[in-house]
Amino acid sequence: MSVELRDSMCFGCSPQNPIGLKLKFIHDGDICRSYFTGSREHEGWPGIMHGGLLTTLLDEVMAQWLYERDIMAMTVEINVKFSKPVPIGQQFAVEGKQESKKGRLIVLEGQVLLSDGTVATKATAKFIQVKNSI
Ligand SMILES: CCCCCCCCCCCCCCCC(=O)SCCNC(=O)CCNC(=O)[C@H](O)C(C)(C)COP(=O)(O)OP(=O)(O)OC[C@H]1O[C@@H](n2cnc3c(N)ncnc32)[C@H](O)[C@@H]1OP(=O)(O)O
Repeated sequence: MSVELRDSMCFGCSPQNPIGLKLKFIHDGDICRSYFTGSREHEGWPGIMHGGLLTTLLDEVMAQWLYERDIMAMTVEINVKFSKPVPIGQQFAVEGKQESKKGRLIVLEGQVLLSDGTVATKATAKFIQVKNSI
């Protein structure tokens, strides 16, 4: 399957996915960053961001770190540690950067930062490089 960027319906980043998160990214040196403010639709426990969605956000910034560098890679594993709740209605940052690369295996790390700088969530993910057409 060959996918053109303009046709992408990526749940995380496509501007044309009606139920997507429509994330935008800032590439700041070796970090890819996005900002997000959760609303009630993104809740797990009342008033708290759903952990699965935080995982999606982390996966997405790490994938975009790679995409920005023309590295086509798919997530094969992700480990997430939720240390502090992330409140609904307050903007937070999601960051990703490369940790290591060995052959086709690329390890990235990510974090969710609350507005006061507290690290609420940490992730490590493994990506495997694939051909440019998937
Ligand atoms: C042109 C396109 C425009 C698109 C425009 C859209 C724009 C926007 C893009 C962003 C979008 C992001 C979105 C979020 C990121 C997802 O959501 S990605 C989706 C979720 N992930 C998947 O679906 C991946 C499913 N997995 C697979 O399809 C296959 O495992 C893969 C990735 C194709 C790899 O399969 P394979 O090529 O057969 O590779 P395989 O031989 O199994 O493994 C290769 C090597 O990696 C090692 N390995 C594999 N797994 C592991 C592991 N977990 N740990 C350690 N080593 C491992 C193997 O041991 C092997 O090592 P060597 O033998 O080479 O030493």
